[in-house]
Amino acid sequence: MAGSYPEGAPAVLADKRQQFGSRFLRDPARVFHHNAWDNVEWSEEQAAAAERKVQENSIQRVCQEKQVDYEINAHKYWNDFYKIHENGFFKDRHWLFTEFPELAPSQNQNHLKDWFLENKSEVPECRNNEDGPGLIMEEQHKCSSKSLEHKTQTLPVEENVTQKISDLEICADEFPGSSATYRILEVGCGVGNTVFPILQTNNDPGLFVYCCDFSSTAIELVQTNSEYDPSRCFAFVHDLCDEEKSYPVPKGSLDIIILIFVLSAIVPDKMQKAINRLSRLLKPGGMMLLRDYGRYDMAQLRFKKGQCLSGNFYVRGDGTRVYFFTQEELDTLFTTAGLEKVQNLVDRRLQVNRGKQLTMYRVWIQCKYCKPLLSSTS
Ligand SMILES: C[S@@+](CC[C@H](N)C(=O)[O-])C[C@H]1O[C@@H](n2cnc3c(N)ncnc32)[C@H](O)[C@@H]1O
Repeated sequence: MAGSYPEGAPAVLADKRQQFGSRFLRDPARVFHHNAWDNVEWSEEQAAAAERKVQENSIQRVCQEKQVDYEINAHKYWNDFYKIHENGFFKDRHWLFTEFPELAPSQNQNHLKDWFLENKSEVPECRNNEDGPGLIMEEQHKCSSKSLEHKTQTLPVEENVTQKISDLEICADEFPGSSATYRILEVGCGVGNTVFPILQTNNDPGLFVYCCDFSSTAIELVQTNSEYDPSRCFAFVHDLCDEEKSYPVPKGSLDIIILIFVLSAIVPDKMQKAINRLSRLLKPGGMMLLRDYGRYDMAQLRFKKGQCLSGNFYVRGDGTRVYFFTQEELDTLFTTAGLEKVQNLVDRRLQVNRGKQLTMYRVWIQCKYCKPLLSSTS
């Protein structure tokens, strides 16, 4: 199972994935022969140097007044970001379906294979850069300035009955996509670079996709996109840290929740509650999928003194913030929310700018956590 690979191991070898996980740098002299290398091993010296860099850039913290401003006005900073970049910033990511086949489970595998073959010719090898907001994000927005192994838990009878009654009440309500049979929610969807590929690729007539972001500018861009189809999709403004506001779907109604480079954008002390609330929305057997920044990613090492908010949490020049996770931290967040690990891997990639002869070490973490079939936290 992919999830049981230790940190740094070539997890992708266990997958069918070929596009991104198969180019290994065995001869350092060939580093500039390709745009990217997979599963790069870090030497002890490299890891120690990264740690030193982080210590240096974390010494001086942003003052309290500014920290409060970044928190209160977080959505405004992202609105400004999207006003400048509209939908030209984060690229569409069709790699999603090799990494997260759960997003289109009923797709005929051959159809997907054909799809990738067709699209491969259009996509040069630098497509690897799309694995994260990546190259551009790491420049701190300079341009602007498996099969699941479900475990059954037994609930006390009384709790079980109460749960069933509340489920019935919820089911009675009409909500967008209430008649759907497969529901996906993307949180922090930005301008829809994940949502639109899902709608294009997953032709299941029972599919309904929800997507939210606290940037009203981003949501407007989703809603006005010519591919936005309200009969298959519902985009709404929502702050995942807002404890007062509920999501427009009942508890236990979602099959998949996907978080792509969004958890890292929120203040660390609000992460657990945000994940707990999302976890309640999952059906038993439902999955939470995440891809986000890993500790010592190049983007973290590039921060200058004075941009650190708290440990491993930074503010970019445009006021947007970013946290760099370890696998263990993410495991704690998800398991505390009552979910079980299916996958938690680190993707270390060496990206190369051949023109400028630059090497960039990227670190991303990818997780899949599943809600047990009977959960005491639902
Ligand atoms: C790095 S971008 C990623 C966007 C999108 N997931 C993608 O991969 O293209 C982070 C996104 O998270 C959104 N975001 C940040 N904090 C949020 C919050 N508290 N609630 C909802 N969305 C948030 C931002 O507006 C932004 O669209």
